[in-house]
Amino acid sequence: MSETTTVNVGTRKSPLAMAQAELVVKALQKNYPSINFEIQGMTTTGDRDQNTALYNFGGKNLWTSQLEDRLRAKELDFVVHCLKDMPTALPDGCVLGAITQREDPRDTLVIKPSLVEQHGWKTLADLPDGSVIGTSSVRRMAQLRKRYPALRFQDHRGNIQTRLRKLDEDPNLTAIILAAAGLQRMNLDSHISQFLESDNGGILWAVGQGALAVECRADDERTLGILRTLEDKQTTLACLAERNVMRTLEGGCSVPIGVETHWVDGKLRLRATVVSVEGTESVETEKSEVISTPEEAEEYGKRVALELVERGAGKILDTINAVRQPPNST
Ligand SMILES: NCc1[nH]cc(CCC(=O)O)c1CC(=O)O
Repeated sequence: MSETTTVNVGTRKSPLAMAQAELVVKALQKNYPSINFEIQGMTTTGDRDQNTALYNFGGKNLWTSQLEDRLRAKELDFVVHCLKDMPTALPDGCVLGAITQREDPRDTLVIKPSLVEQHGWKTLADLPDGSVIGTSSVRRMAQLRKRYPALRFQDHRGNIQTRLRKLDEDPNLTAIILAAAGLQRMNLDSHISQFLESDNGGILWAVGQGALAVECRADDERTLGILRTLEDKQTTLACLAERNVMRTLEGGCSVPIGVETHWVDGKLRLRATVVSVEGTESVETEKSEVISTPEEAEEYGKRVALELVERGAGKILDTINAVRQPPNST
């Protein structure tokens, strides 16, 4: 019998996803030098379908469900995802085996290089009225519309490299919004013009943004044991709280919920906002509490969400959900 065990690692096939899987494998390889980790990249529906509106897919998660099918079929032992792309409810038999240490969770503004050169623009505030921002995220659009009603928006898809190329080539575009984490993991952070946050005229980030999640079968004790060595406690507690804000509001990845979490003096500060698609209505809240366990983190997220509801988030979300088409209805 062979001494080496092979562990099959699944991920999407985009350059970012492959780089992320390699980061996770590299960390595990240190702890488990005799295991042979084999990365298998897979093109998912989300990668293939760049045209259908992202929210028109109903129950099935575009980026994760095909990988989860292969996980449950035991063709894969674990799957590396961006936590941000994972639904708050995992399929039966699948669990989060670990959430690793978070990269910078903020969104960033990337201004077209030729415009930076020409005008010296660096921030959202520098952009003239009518500037066109490329993004397909309703969360980013809604928050930006609220703060900068004179900006305009254009649908913008593709992997990071494609998006940067389209920014260069499309004469209509002034700038795009990308997560800092993806750019940093690909060594493309030199493109960043401004890191966005609620305190600098920017926006709040997406639930789970910047963190990697490793998913495995709930009954696979061996893999769970291996993955436990990857876990970052502060990231995990912050992300569990963020995810329960989302879960309680029953928003998928396509609703305009923004969050920010920071550990300040031993407490977890959680800011959250819900903004209408047009940016005309919004509610927000902020709390700061000592959080020590996953249960406390989830309960905390739930309370923050209920406070948003008390302030009117339910009405904003109902309006958004009412105009959505069910899948395959057209
Ligand atoms: N939906 C695409 C996606 N999913 C996760 C990231 C960024 C990396 C991360 O959050 O870990 C991105 C790209 C982006 O939003 O710019």
